[in-house]
Amino acid sequence: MSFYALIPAAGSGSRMGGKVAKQYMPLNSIPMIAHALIVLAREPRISKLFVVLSPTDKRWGNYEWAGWEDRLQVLRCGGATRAETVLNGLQAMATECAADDWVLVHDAARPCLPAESLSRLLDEVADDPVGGLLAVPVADTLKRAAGTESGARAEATVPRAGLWQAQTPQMFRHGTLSEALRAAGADMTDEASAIEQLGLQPKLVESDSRNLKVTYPQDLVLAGLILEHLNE
Ligand SMILES: Nc1ccn([C@@H]2O[C@H](COP(=O)(O)OP(=O)(O)OP(=O)(O)O)[C@@H](O)[C@H]2O)c(=O)n1
Ligand SMILES: C[C@](O)(CO)[C@H](O)COP(=O)(O)O
Repeated sequence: MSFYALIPAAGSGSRMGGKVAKQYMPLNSIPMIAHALIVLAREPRISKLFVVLSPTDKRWGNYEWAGWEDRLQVLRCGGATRAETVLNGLQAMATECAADDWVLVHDAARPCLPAESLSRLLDEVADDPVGGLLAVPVADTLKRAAGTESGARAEATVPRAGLWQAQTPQMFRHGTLSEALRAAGADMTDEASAIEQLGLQPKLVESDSRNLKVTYPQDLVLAGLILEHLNE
C-alpha cells in the first residue's frame, strides 16, 4: 500500500481577480503552488506527487523544477471543475496507482499546510476503512442570508454544533475515490462529499485555521504572514 498526493492546480482563480491564476501568484518569493508541493514532498510516506494542470497551462514552464523529477509528475488533464480535474488526475494516475493505494488530494490554493497536520492525517487515517480529511470545527456563529434589494440580511442562525469546515488534504483509496467521483458528477466541491454519497462517513481529523484556502486577495496577505512563522 502506497500514499500519493494529487494536487488539483487547473483553476483560473476568478475570485482572486488577478491576471495570473492564483496558484502561480508570488507568495514569499515563490509561486503559491510551490509551498504546498514542498510540504507534501517533505512527507517521507508520500511516494509521489501528481500535479494536475490545465491542458492550456503556460505558466508551469516558467519556473525551475530541477531536482523534482523523482518526486513529482505533471498531468495536463485539468477539467472545467475541480471535481473533473481530480477525476481526470485519478484516471491518469491509474497506470501507477493501485486501487487500494491512498491518494491525498490537496488544493494548490492551500499553501500553508502545517507539516504536523499532514502527519496527523496520515497517522489517523492510514488504517481507516473509509478515509478522511483535515477539517476545523466551526468557531463563528453562522447566519443564513436572505437576499433583499438592500443586500444580504440575516434570516436565521444555523446551529454550529457538529459543524466542521472541510479543508484538504482529503485522503481516500484510489479505487473508492474514482468510483465515488464518477457516480457523484462534476459539481462536487470536495472529495468527501462524493464519498458520503456512497453512504460512507469520512473521518474528520482536526486541523486549524492556518491551513486556509487562498480565495480572495486578502487571503494572500494572511497566507504570507502565516508562512513566515509556519514549521518554525
Ligand atoms: N477546474 C478546476 C477548478 C479548481 N481547481 C483547483 O482546485 C483548488 C481549489 O479551487 P478554488 O480555490 O476554487 O480555485 P479556483 O477555481 O482557481 O478559484 P475560483 O473558484 O475563484 O475561480 C485550486 O487549487 C484550483 O486550482 C482545479 O484544479 N480545476
Ligand atoms: C476542497 C475544499 O478546499 C474543501 O473546503 C473546497 O471545497 C474547495 O472549494 P473551491 O470552491 O473549489 O475552492
